[in-house]
Amino acid sequence: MNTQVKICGLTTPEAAEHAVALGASHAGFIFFPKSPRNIEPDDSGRLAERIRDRAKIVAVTVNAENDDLDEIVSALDPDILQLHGQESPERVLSIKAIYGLPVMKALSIREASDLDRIDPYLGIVDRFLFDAKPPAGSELPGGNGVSFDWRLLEALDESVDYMLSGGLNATNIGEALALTGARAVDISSGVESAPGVKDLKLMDAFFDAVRRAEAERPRSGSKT
Ligand SMILES: O=C(O)c1ccccc1NCC(=O)[C@H](O)[C@H](O)COP(=O)(O)O
Repeated sequence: MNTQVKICGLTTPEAAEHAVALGASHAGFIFFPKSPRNIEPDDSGRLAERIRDRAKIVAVTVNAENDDLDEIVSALDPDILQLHGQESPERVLSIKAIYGLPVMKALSIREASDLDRIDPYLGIVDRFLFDAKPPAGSELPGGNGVSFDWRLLEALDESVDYMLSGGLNATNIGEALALTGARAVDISSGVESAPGVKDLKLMDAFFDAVRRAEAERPRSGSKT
């Protein structure tokens, strides 16, 4: 499989093992108490041990303070920090200096002007994650199962490395890949039977759909 797939919001050994067996490149753990996918740092560390070296371990945090990041990094030992709040470029630089880890910065997209927010982070973040803006009333910055208009990414400079995220599922991933040419995708609620409950059959269907899309539109290879 050429496309990198991050399965986000893992909380059980069954789901984590199944994700890597299917070929997930990244496994995401959510540290946000209001999320149905929230996991305690010590639990995340035990879970990650089962899949470490088979997938990159991603810690997802939202405007976290250093005390919380210290605890998460020490318990999980992540390969990547995903910053899913309003972390400024200066804050990203500080986090990178403290922890020495690659940072994936989430930016929420709804309209063309949202892509202007990329520029201040260029050369600072290692990768972007483009997610949809949360619907009105949602308390979650991510994991809302809503998509943005993928055609907005037509204006993106090819050198920008990103993961496509937001409302992806087995039904729409073919179109999403065809429109964007994304080399990396992220999914959470599209492989859940209820909020926070990963469904192994939905995971199977998602990976099948990615593989089908690749077979229909072969690509020359992955950039990262
Ligand atoms: O998933 C959450 O509950 C969550 C909570 C707080 C911050 C980020 C969160 N998720 C981050 C992700 O990377 C999700 O996979 C991404 O938002 C896509 O979710 P979905 O639209 O459900 O596929």
